Formats: sequence, structure tokens, C-alpha cells
Amino acid sequence: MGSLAHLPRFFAQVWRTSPSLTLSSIVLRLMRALQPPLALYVGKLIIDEIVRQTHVASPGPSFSDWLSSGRLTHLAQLLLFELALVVASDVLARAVSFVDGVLSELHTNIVSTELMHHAASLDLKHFESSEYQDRLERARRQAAGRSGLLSQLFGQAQDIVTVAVLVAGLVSYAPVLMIILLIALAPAVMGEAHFNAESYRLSRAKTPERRELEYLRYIGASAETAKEIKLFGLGGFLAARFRRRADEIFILNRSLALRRNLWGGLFASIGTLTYYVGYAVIAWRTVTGQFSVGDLTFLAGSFLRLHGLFQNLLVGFTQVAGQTMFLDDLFSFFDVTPSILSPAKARPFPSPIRQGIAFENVGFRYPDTDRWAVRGLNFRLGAGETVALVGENGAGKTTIVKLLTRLYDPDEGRILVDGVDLRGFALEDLRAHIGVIFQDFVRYNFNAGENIAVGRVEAADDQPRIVSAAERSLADAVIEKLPMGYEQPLGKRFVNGRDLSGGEWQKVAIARGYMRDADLLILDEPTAALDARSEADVFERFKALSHGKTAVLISHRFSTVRMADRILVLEGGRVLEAGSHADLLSARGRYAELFELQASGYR
Ligand SMILES: Nc1ncnc2c1ncn2[C@@H]1O[C@H](COP(=O)(O)OP(=O)(O)OP(=O)(O)O)[C@@H](O)[C@H]1O
Repeated sequence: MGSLAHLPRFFAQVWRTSPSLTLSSIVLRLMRALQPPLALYVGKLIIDEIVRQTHVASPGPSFSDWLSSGRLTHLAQLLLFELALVVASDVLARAVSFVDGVLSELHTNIVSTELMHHAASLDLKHFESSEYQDRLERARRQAAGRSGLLSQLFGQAQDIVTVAVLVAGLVSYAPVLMIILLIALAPAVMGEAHFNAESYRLSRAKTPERRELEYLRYIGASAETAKEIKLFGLGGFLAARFRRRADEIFILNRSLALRRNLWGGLFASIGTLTYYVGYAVIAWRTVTGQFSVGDLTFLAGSFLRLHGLFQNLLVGFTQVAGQTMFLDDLFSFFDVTPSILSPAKARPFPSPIRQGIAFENVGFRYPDTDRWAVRGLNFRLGAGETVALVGENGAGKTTIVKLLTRLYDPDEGRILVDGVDLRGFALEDLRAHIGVIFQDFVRYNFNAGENIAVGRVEAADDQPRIVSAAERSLADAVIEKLPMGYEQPLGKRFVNGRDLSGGEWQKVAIARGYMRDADLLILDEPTAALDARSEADVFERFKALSHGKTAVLISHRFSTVRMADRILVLEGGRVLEAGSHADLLSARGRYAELFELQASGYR
């Protein structure tokens, strides 16, 4: 019952989708709800009328004698009325199915859109935690797979109205029949409720396994992984692993389905038995003359109908309750709120940056970890300076970039831009002034122009800007070679898609950084896949273009790093050394050691 508390929120969402369609559906369903009791009652009137006619003397032997006597007029009217009801019912059924279908689809689209908006507003930590990924996965399934809930709920409301009218009729004839019906249905209701709760619990508990299945299915059959799967011969291994996991879930589901059907069958038999007791009561009262034959057909019809409707309603009700438990997943995802927010009173981001950026005793631990990824960080990035971050894997370089862009907030200390804490700027303002290209940049399966435009979507139609960004990052030469130029879909996922080499992709990704008028440019290992000549060219341009701008670059290649004005050497989340290439070499510390190590490889 608790899960039904989500229904008002669900209705509000449906109403927001389209008030006019929602209203149409309600009105049409109300009309449909009244049709069955009305048809049953007209049926009773027809039979009573026929029986009455058989007890009065015949007006003549032929049909025309009957017609001219006018004794058939009432019967004909009743028959016509019943015909109209049947035709109306058919038309209404189609109208309802049309309106519900359209409304459901719109609703699914709206929920999906809201889901995407909400997901985009969440913190990065949410995406890096398996608990939130589970929640997101359940919410996504909810958004895509629950469109039936809407027609089911409206159908329930319709059935409730029909039942209320039929019950009113039945009670006015014989209240005892109501009691019989209730006895017939009680076990089924309890059984359904129990098994629904169990099925939901099972489905919820197995979310991590289902996500793993989804993942195995994906890596087992996708363009991105095909090469490695083939060469390592992983097909069989993945299939076996999938099979094992799928079988575990299958066995649990099968056991539940079996128990559900066995108990369901038993409860249904109890219902049928009790129904026939009711039928016997009606038959007995007709034989003893308390009911007319018309009453008999009406009551037996109502009873049969009520039996079916009640069964539907109660099974449907528990199904709806089950579905609304899934609504819990959807709404609880919507209730997750981001913790990295803009301040109520934001300061404008300084453009250009005048004094520079300062890390003051900054420490940060990733959520759910005990280890400090970085700690006690104290350094400055001067305005207009190009600073390189170097250090071995896991030293904390990318973490610094995540803190600079407020993908995470520090647990200790603060980061200042021109003396103002990063948390004092509006998030959009801050990010609009920063151009970042991460080492794991996204290869969008969009066309080449769009792949650059994503760096600044507001300027997606600004072709000269896109072309100029491409020229700066050397992506123009890559795009010119494509048969469809900037219109060429990239990636292999869609029709006409062309894949690029790693370095070519990287040039396209770097162009995204140039789409922005960034005051702070950050390149996190942007040149790892570039050949030596491209790397030199890209950096020459980067230096020239970042003139007057603050730039941070992360690289493992010392040929790149040495071009920076200043170099910070990180180790274990701390700054070990800082200075220019020449300073650091003459200091003969860790930098000199790493540099020598790399240089000796080329000798
Ligand atoms: N999302 C995360 N959750 C938990 N720990 C993380 C996460 N990302 C990084 N770490 C840990 O934080 C530390 C710093 O990682 P970071 O990515 O900043 O290193 P890096 O210097 O950029 O390394 P690389 O040269 O390999 O890119 C590492 O010990 C890493 O294992």
C-alpha cells in the first residue's frame, strides 16, 4: 500500500505530459465504464418483454399482424438501443486505445527527457558509484518499460466505476451475493499481493547482476570491443560467464513463477467454486418465483461480470502496486540531489584571469575510499602561464583537473581564482571559462562538425567558428580527407559512419577546447596518440593560442612537458618539485631522473 503513495506524483507527471489527452482518456473511460451495466440491464428488459409477450394472446399468425398491432414497438426499441450500445462500446474501445497509446508514448518521452536532464545535473561521484549506477539503471528501465502502467491505471479506474454500478444493482436485488463474491476473492488478493512483493524484492536484489549481464552482452557484441574479443578468443569465455549469471537469475525467477502459478490456480478454483454457490442462489430464487427470468439473466450476467471484474481489478490492483514499487526507483532517482552547486550569490568569473589560480592546502579523497588521492597541495598557476603536471600513474594529475573544474570539491583546503574560492562562482560560468580535454574524451558518433561543436553547443551553427577551431587543432586536415567533410558521421555505429585513427580522433577532440573562449585551458594527456610531428605542431599552436591564457597540460612525454613555462612534479598526491625544465634538470631530482630515463630510450 505504501508504494501507492507514488500515484499522485505519477498522475501529476501524466497530466503535465498533456492535460487535454489525459482529460479525454478519463472521459472516454467513464463512458466505457457505464456501458456493461447498461447493456446487461437492457438485456434483462428485452427478456422480460419477450416473456411478457408470450403470456398475452397473439394478435395474429403473421409477422405483419404483430407489426400492425404495435406490440413489437417496445421490443424493437430495446433491441435497437442494445445495438447502439454495442457499437458505441466498440468505437469507445478504439478511441481509448488510441488516446492511451499516444499519451503513453508522450509520457515515456517526457520521463526519459527529465531523466537525462536530471542525470546531467548530478555530481560525477554519482556516476562513479555503483549504488547510483544501480539506481540509474533501475530508473532507466522504469522510464522505458513502464508505459503500460498508464493504461493499466486508467483501466483500473474504469473497472472500479463499472464494479460500483454493478454492485449497486446486485445489492438492490440480493445483498447476500456480495458476501459470496468477497469470500471468493479474498485468497486471490492476498496471494497476488504476496507474490508481487516477492517479485519486486527479487528484481531489486538482482540489479547488480542484471547490470553485469547487460555489460557482458555489450562487450560480447559491440564494435568497440570486437577486435580484442576476437584476438584474445574471449567469445566463449564471455558467453559462459553470461550463461552462469543468467542461469542464477533464471532459476530464481522460475521458482517464483512456479509457486505463483500453483497458488494462483488454487485460489482461482476457490473463487470459481464460490461463484457457482452464488449462481445456485440466483437459480433457486428464480425457481421459487422471487426473480423474473429477466432478473435471472441480469443477475447471473452481473454476477459473472463482477466475478471477472473483481478478479481483474484485484489482480490488476496488486500489479499496479507492484508497478508503483518500481515507480519508487524512478522517483527516488529524481530525488537524488547534486551536492556540487552554484552559490546563491555568485561572483562573476574573472575574464581574463589577472592574478592566477592558487591551491591552498588542498586535500581530496574519492567517495568511499580511505586513501587521500591528493593532500597538502600548495601551488600557484600564474595568469598567462603554461604549467605542466608530470608524475607517475596515479600521482594525482587528473584529480587536480577534476578539482579545478569542480567535478569534485576538495575535502580540505581551497582553490582560489584571483582570490575567490571556486565555490563562489556559478557552475555554468566557471565551466564556460574553462576548456578541458580529458584523456578519455568522448568519441561521439555524430558528424565531424558536431564532434567539434560539442565544445560549445550554443555555437553549433557557427560553421566558421567550427572550421577555425579545427584549423587550430590540426583537425582540418583530417576532416578534409573525409568524403563528406564536416558532414561525415564519425564512428561505426550509424550509416555512412567513418572511424578515425586514435590520433585523428584526438585532433578532433582538441578542437572542442578551441570552440570556447576559455581563460583556462586544460589538456589532460591530449597528445598521447599523436605522432611526433603532430605533437610538435599541436603544441606550437597551443603555446601561441594560449598566449595570455592560463594553461595546464598533463603529459607523460617530456618533449611536450619541457615547452611549459613551469613544471610541477607530483608524487603520491603531493607536489615534489616545481620549476622550469632547466631548473629541474639542474636540481637533479625526480624530474631529472624521469627525463633521463625517457631520453636514454631514444639514444
Ligand atoms: N574515481 C575514482 N575513485 C576512487 N579512486 C580514484 C578515482 N580516480 C582516481 N582514483 C585514485 O586517485 C589517485 C590519483 O588518480 P589520478 O587519476 O589523479 O592519477 P593520474 O596522476 O592522473 O594518473 P595517470 O597518469 O594514470 O592518468 C590514484 O590512486 C587513483 O587510483
